[in-house]
Amino acid sequence: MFNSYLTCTKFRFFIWGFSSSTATVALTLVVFAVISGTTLANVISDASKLLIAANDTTAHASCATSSVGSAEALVSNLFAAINTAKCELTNASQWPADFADEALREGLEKYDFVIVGAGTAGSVVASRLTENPRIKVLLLEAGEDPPIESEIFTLSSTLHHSPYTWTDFGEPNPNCCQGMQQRRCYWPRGKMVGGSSSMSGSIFLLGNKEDFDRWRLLGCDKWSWEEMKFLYEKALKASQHEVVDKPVGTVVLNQFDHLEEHNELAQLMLNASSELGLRYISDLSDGTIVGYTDAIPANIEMGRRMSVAKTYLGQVSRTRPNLHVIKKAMVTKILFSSDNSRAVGVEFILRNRHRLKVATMSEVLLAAGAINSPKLLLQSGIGPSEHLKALRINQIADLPVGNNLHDHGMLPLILKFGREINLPSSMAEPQSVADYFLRQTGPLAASISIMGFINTNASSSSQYPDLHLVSHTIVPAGTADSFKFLQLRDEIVAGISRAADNKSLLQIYGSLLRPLSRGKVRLRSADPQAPPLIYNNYATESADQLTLLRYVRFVQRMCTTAAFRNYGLQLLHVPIEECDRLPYDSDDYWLCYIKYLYIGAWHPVGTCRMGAYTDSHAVVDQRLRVRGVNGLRVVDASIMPEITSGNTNGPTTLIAEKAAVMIEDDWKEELT
Ligand SMILES: Cc1cc2nc3c(=O)[nH]c(=O)nc-3n(C[C@H](O)[C@H](O)[C@H](O)COP(=O)(O)OP(=O)(O)OC[C@H]3O[C@@H](n4cnc5c(N)ncnc54)[C@H](O)[C@@H]3O)c2cc1C
Repeated sequence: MFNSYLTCTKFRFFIWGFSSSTATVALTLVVFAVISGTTLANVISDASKLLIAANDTTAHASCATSSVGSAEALVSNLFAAINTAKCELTNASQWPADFADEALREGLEKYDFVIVGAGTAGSVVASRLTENPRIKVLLLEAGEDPPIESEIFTLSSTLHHSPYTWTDFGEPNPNCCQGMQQRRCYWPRGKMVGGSSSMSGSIFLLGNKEDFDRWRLLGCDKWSWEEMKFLYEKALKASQHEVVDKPVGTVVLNQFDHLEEHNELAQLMLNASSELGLRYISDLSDGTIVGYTDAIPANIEMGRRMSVAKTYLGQVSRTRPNLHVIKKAMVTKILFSSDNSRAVGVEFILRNRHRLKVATMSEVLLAAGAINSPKLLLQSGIGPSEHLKALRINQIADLPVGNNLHDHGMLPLILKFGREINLPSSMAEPQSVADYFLRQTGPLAASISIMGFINTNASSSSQYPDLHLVSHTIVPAGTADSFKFLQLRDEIVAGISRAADNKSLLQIYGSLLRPLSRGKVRLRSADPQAPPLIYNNYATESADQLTLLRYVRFVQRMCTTAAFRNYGLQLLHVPIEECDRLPYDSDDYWLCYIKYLYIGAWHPVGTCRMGAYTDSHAVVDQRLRVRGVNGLRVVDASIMPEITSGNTNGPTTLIAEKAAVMIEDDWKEELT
């Protein structure tokens, strides 16, 4: 999920069909503004100025009447410097070389391990396994290297609905996403090296100590908090003690740069939360988090994304002859031995044209993410027998693949300002662009990220929060139309605009940290190219609805603090016809609101659930081996039995770290 400026306001940046049309350019600039929490009005005006200049052919004619050359040279140098810096950002050498041409020319040898998906998990596992030069790995990725908008992380929202995204929509469900276009939830994931972490908000959290205690109670006793913390420290340590002759994968963590202008909003939120008795969190990695903070660790360096794909994989792959990476390689099937007992390789389509097979001597490792890993298992005959039978897919194993789909989800609440607040300068200003490319500073390199972890259950003083408050971004007066980026239906956006009454708005999103509602992933058809069926059940369990109700009441309590009253902040009544038949502010009203506006947080997990041998809901065992077959593991976010308390990229990185250790351990004798 995007957070704050970027991460949490994600739903506002959808750019459908990012084209070069005038309207789209203007829209894009508006999106930049929303991402950064900057002044939409300023950006719209910047956008119109730029567009007028671009369309005005006389602009060039009215250039300086004469020059002896030095001024022209300076301007040309500036353009050249910016252009060089831009190219440097997308320098191919930061990503693995593509082995595809060689594979087509000479065919593929056998590998010890074939990994499907070069997202977060695939990058980490490939990197760790190939630290041992005797282990030969092939990494297959459906996408290509990330484009420049992924590098400039404040622009990554513009990757939505592009070829770099798997753009899937959930099946209609009358109980959720009713306020969205076509009444369907949106399920994007990254389709490029780095996977979803190449388009994410870059927030890197560990989760709560109790998350892993719960995993233990579910029979996963090898997955304790202590173990996760150990892996986390191992990952960080690598960066602090770089070994020059043997580079190691590592997690780069920095806080987002804040602009001076961000401080007023940060202070407002921190003051209000403090009035409600919430402490300031200075260390989000200590495993017990209740409170509010603007100190958020992210995979960022100097305004650039430093995904684990870049640091673990990109930085080492070109020095490792035992690691081959093939891009634009869409894996369509896992291949099994003649008695169906062992995975022996995979089939894939290269560059949409060439159908290839590759064999593995040890294992196939699935790291295609929580939607595509179960999809691939189902396509290959591992899944619920009735579903496979209906699609006439030869069954290899009857397992609950695709069940247990869950996500944090997000409920936007909109508040109206009684008076104006400071807004950061625009990303679209030429000065901002120059600052970013020449010095990696300014609005394009900075972002405000504020988050709160609260325990909405008043009867409990536990440090185990049940709600994550994210986003906290301002929608300046007159720009409520930008809520279209939430993919809300037109009449709802128009209603927000009317209710805003030309005042600036503050939006806050609440995410369930421990949702109980579960959906599932299934196949639409036996054709591997067909998009999956995603049955989302956001907040259909009444316990989830009650937590969200308590979140609404919490934000209402925030409105009573001196900090909020000072800005005249009040909840906006969003007109929704069905809900407005109920008394406003009653519990029933808010339950109706939840049905319309509780939407995805893009943190899918759980679809290849890990569990004990006795757990009939488990797809993989504690060593991540798919039950009932040999030579096959799932090593990504799908294995989480329950989602962790916070953004999921950090835990997925650590799952992959642990997977690599277990795989090496299991093959120690054969591979030494
Ligand atoms: C827009 C967005 C914002 C997010 N923001 C944050 C955030 O700020 N912080 C955070 O912690 N988490 C965030 N997340 C979630 C986080 O990115 C994921 O939890 C994490 O990336 C999951 O890692 P993974 O390896 O399981 O899957 P992914 O990273 O999605 O990787 C899967 C990879 O497999 C490839 N693949 C899929 N199918 C095939 C196939 N058949 N053949 C070959 N390759 C295939 C995909 O192209 C992709 O590269 C965000 C997610 C999204 C979508």
